[in-house]
Amino acid sequence: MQAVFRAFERASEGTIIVDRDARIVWISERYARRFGIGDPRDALGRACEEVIPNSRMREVVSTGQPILLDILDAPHKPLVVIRLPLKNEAGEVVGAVGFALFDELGSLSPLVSRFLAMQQELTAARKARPPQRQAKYNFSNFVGVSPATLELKRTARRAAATHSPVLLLGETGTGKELLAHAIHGASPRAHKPFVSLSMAAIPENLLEAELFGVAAGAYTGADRRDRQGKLHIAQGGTLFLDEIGDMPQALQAKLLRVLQEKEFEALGSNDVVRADVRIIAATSRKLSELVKSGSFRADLYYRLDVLSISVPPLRDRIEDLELICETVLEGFAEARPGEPYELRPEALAVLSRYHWPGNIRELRNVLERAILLSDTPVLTAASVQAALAASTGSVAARARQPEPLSPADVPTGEGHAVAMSHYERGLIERALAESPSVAAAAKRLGIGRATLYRKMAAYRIGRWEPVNGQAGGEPPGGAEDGPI
Ligand SMILES: Nc1ncnc2c1ncn2[C@@H]1O[C@H](COP(=O)(O)OP(=O)(O)OP(=O)(O)O)[C@@H](O)[C@H]1O
Repeated sequence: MQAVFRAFERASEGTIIVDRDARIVWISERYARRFGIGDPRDALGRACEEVIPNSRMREVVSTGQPILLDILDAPHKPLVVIRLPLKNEAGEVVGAVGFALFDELGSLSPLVSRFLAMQQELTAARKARPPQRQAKYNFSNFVGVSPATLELKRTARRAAATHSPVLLLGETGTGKELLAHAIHGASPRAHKPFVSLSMAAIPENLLEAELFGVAAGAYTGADRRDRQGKLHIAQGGTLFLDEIGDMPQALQAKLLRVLQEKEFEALGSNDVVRADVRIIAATSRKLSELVKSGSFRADLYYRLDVLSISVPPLRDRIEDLELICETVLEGFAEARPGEPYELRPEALAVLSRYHWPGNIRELRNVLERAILLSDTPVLTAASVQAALAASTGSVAARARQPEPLSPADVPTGEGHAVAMSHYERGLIERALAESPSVAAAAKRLGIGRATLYRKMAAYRIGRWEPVNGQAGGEPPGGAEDGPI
């Protein structure tokens, strides 16, 4: 056996032996030098990846399976390597041995040069690829099992298969944008761009340029180069127009032309561009009423209304609540190590009784706040009640002016947890108002600074920290941050 090993060792470009924990127990001098280690003894006892960054010896000891032929990306040039498990008489893996067989790779040069060429092509292709504007969500992200949700998904899937415009109607936070992504992703245009533009998010005077683009030198101060509009970027794909009810009248006429004639012109250009774009529009406003009041063109409304889909509010599909909560909490848990979050049945019951004016967006915020407010990963009725009380969409929150500080001022009909959260919020706001810094407020309240920041985020209390007497930074992990 030893003779076989020696023969292999002599013929190879380098040898390494690891124990069952993938720690180096022996390495040939030549091999150690290749990885920048002058004295092989310096490598002993170290994890194999510390010395050989791309080593797969750990895989061999953990699976007990050999890797008979592989290319190792080593410094200067790749090596052809062979890795074998070492077993004791009982058949247990006690370590592994690796031989670097070729370094000139002469006999394998066609294979290796193909490998290297492919690797270079892949890197170049990755670099050259423009950032893709693909749909971020699919139908499986639209969680829910209620009859209303199942029917909604059926209708949306049918819509995905057609080329007609789609109009998504529903209260804020019901998932219209998510659904637009899913429709695009299930449509024949799925491999083309998905581009969104919200009428409410862009100032009116910039919307036209955003949508249709600007020709070079169109007006003083315009770029010397063309600036592509969203319609152009979405060519071949889908353009999602959010809050379409807020679209200015002048733009409505131009959008109608896109839908009817399938063409448009960039600002300051006479060139007519063909628009091969599917429009999905959404609004949380009552479009038919906007038509009646004259602020939305009737002809555009009828063009968009070919396939209209009403997304029901959460309160009308409350059977979905448990599943949505689970999904949201799983998403939050992924972002941080530790135990998974648990929603107690009584907490779910509290959430089921709420009317959710902000729908699933509000539900996400409430769950996030409940996590911030509780010291354990278990969400109880009290923690969700407290989070609900702080919810901007909640009745309790709207009734919160001014902040009560005396127990006598706290509304009694709201239950202990809600009353306590009113009280706590007031206490924190007063301490902050009367302290020179958050740290001082925390001290005054007798709680840690991190705890105070957590509670400020949960109650959405902003605070400018004085730095050298000037306004400084916002608290870390503020309420506008993503999931904690
Ligand atoms: N059925 C669902 N399952 C899981 N998450 C959902 C569902 N519906 C909505 N969401 C989540 O709720 C949030 C709000 O959804 P979205 O932005 O799609 O709503 P919207 O109706 O477009 O709101 P707005 O009218 O205010 O623009 C997002 O984080 C989305 O991922």
